[in-house]
Order: sequence, then structure tokens, then C-alpha cells
Amino acid sequence: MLNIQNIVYFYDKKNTVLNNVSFNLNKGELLTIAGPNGSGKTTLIKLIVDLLKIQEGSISINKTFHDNPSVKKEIIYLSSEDFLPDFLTGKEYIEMICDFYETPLDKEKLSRLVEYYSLDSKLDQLIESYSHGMRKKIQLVSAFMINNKIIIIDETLNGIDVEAKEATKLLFEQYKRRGGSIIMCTHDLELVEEIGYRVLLINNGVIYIDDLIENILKTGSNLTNVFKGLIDYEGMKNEIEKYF
Ligand SMILES: Nc1ncnc2c1ncn2[C@@H]1O[C@H](COP(=O)(O)OP(=O)(O)OP(=O)(O)O)[C@@H](O)[C@H]1O
Repeated sequence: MLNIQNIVYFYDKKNTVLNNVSFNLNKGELLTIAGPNGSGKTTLIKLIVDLLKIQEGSISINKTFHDNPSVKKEIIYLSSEDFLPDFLTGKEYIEMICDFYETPLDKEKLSRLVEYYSLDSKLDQLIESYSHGMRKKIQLVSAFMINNKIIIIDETLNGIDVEAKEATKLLFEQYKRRGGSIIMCTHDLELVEEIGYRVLLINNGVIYIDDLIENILKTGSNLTNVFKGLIDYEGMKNEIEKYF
């Protein structure tokens, strides 16, 4: 469905942020992207959603180049930043998203979703008054309101409460069952192990692991231990015990 081929990206010529990154996202798949701070996860996502222009390589969705306007409507991107129109109410925002994605507003669906995310009493309030978690939640509601093929989530599940997280996990399952695909960037490795099907671990702009979670867990290890290998955990531990 989504095909990423040999992506190389740099903000300045001295530092390559992504180096020959290639992978496919299949229909009905939930792919989690994890990696240390600054490893290139957000840059990769911004390239996929065409917020950054490709310098080398290609990105296509169902064989159509990703900057084609019709293909762009296949993706909804939930950014890690709270870039939401503060001057709209939550309901107006949902209406705007449905309009953009050419999906009729399903009032029944909306009332169920806002209940799961405890936003029912807030829907007519300006987004300006929303807390950090509520901003994440309204983005998740918008993603589940529309008929598109790929949801890309950058850290949006961080900062939402347990009920919202559980609702999101169940909604993800249904979304996949209907043939939708999800990319989720997160630092929450426990969440990755719990709901992720496949993980892409990026380090210094290079794909370090692209594997099914069950294959990693089968080796008797877990993602936290894999991460510790990336950061020289033993070296850091020895130093901290010696100097602090
Ligand atoms: N606009 C920019 N201009 C210059 N350098 C940038 C810019 N945005 C990101 N970078 C650099 O690119 C590298 C990758 O950043 P990116 O935000 O993609 O990492 P990340 O894996 O998403 O990090 P985090 O987990 O902290 O969100 C970092 O070294 C960062 O400083």
C-alpha cells in the first residue's frame, strides 16, 4: 500500500538525518516506529505526508506518487505538535476534517466517539480552551470519523488517559479489520509490545530493526533490552554508579 524507497534526507549537508530508508506498509497493518530522540522518526513521517520535500528516493501509495492530491486524502496525519485551529470549537474542527476528506458527518458515530474520549461536554467549546490531552483526543476522534486508508500518528497516544488509550486500541483493531493501515511513532515501548504488530526501530537515520514484535519477543528479549543495546546501557550504568 505505502512504499518507501531509498529515502535519504538532510536539513544541512553535513548531517544526513535519514540514510537509505526503505520499507513497505501493508493493508491492514499497524507499524510502530520507535527510536531514540533525534533518530529521524518525525522527519520520516513529514516526508511521507509531504510536509518535507523528498531529496532522494521515492514514496508512493498504491503506486501513485505521494504528493498527488488524490492520494493525500488517503492519509490523515496526527502531529505530535498541537497545531490545531484554536478559533474553532471541537465540533467545527471535526466538521472541517470531514469536509476535507469528503466524508458525510455521521452524528451517531461522532456522539459515540466523543463519549469514549470524554469530550461530549467539550465539543461546543473552543479548542483554545482544550488541555494537551484533549487536543490529542479530538485529533483521534477526527481520524476515526473519516473514510481514509492510512492513519499516521506521531506521539499522539502519549498524554491521553487510560480510558482513551483503551478505546484507541479497540478502534485500531476495527480500523485494521476494515483494511486500514496505521503508522504509530512512539517512545512507549510497552505500548508497542502490547498493540504493535510490526516494529521499525530507527537509529541515527538508519533502519536498525524491521521485524514482527512476536519475533523479537520469541528470542527471550524485549524492546527495552534492544534499545539498551543501542545506547550502550552498561557503559552508562557503570559511569553513573562511579560518578554520582
Ligand atoms: N527543521 C529542522 N532543521 C534542522 N534540523 C532538524 C530540523 N528538524 C529536525 N532536525 C534534526 O533532524 C534530526 C532528526 O529529528 P527528528 O525530529 O526527525 O527526530 P525524532 O526521531 O522524531 O526525535 P524525537 O524522538 O525527539 O521526536 C535531529 O538531529 C534534529 O535536530
